[in-house]
Amino acid sequence: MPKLSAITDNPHENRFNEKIGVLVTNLGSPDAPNAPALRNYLREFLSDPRIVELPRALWWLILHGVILRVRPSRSAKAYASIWTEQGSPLVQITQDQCSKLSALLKEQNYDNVEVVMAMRYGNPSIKSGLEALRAKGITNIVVFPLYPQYSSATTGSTFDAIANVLKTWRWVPSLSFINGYHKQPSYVTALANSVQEHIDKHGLPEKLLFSYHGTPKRFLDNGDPYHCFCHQTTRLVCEQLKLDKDKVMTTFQSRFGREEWLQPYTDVTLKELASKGVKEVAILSPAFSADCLETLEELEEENRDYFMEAGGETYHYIPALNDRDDHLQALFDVLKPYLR
Ligand SMILES: C=CC1=C(C)c2cc3[nH]c(cc4nc(cc5[nH]c(cc1n2)c(C)c5CCC(=O)O)C(CCC(=O)O)=C4C)c(C)c3C=C
Ligand SMILES: [Fe+2]
Ligand SMILES: [Fe+2]
Repeated sequence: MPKLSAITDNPHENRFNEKIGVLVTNLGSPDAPNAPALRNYLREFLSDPRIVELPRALWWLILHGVILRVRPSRSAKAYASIWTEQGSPLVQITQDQCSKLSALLKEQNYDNVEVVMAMRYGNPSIKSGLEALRAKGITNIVVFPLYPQYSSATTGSTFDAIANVLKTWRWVPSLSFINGYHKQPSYVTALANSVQEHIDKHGLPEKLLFSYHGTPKRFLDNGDPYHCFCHQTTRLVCEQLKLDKDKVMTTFQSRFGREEWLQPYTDVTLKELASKGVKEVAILSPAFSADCLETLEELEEENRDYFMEAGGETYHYIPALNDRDDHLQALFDVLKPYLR
């Protein structure tokens, strides 16, 4: 039994209220784009058994003996190329989403709802987010991870982090957990709108790629629904836009390590398309509710170079839904049933 945290600051009658707390979460970023910050962040991230499922002792040796010696400085360079005055794009955009969601809730007369942001890894932590809600006397919490397509590595891991904090609380709150929303019609519409706006501006590309963050293929083989939910997302958007199947591909990016990941790989596909004479692609990444390292650096920069160097001529990245109004409407629609 973990040691239960004590609260002694004020009397119980003042701390109990009717409010609902929404803890909006995303993956998280390092505190700064430098090697020491990356070492801390990657240590936390890559020690998560939902992310790397190897036997713990073996993985500890690889992680501490090799990866945390080599990767932090490499990743720091990549983060430095996307860092802004406000810090990490992912954290800043998630904060903007929270502010807009909070305003939307007030506009719709949900005066009893408080929105707080937390990150699965790094800061602000899940622990600090839950404690902020507890400090407001909230005993009814909705956890809302901004991962549209469920995966054990992301949504499942967020659940673990919540449970790890709450198991140290004496007074455990009422809890709802939103485990995905890829079929939410207004989410599909927001994605379709973002693609349609691109088509209105630049015309229909020769190929439209839906590139999702990958996972080891083993996850799929062991029953993780993520791969299927990604394909379903592509299909729903294409049905809404009446896009010809031949125009569209679903691919997977951001491989890590040596084992096979979900295929087809985005980088390999882009090189193959260019070598087969495809000159123009547009690419979107619906698994990311906010632009982040994996879109701004990997898709906007690295994969663009692969395509162009292999003979491609036009490469467009369609931004994540970020704080678009239709995206906020979709998030509100997902949340609404939990606010009764
Ligand atoms: C090691 C295995 C990894 C798995 C499995 C994985 C799954 C996964 N990740 C996201 C979303 C994001 N990942 C991001 C960065 C990132 N991902 C991994 C590794 C795995 N991800 C690493 C090591 C990193 C850090 C960067 C690096 O060193 O390359 C990010 C970006 C965060 C940011 O700060 O911008 C996101 C978002 C999903 C959706 C997913 C499985 C479905
Ligand atoms: Fe990742
Ligand atoms: Fe990456």
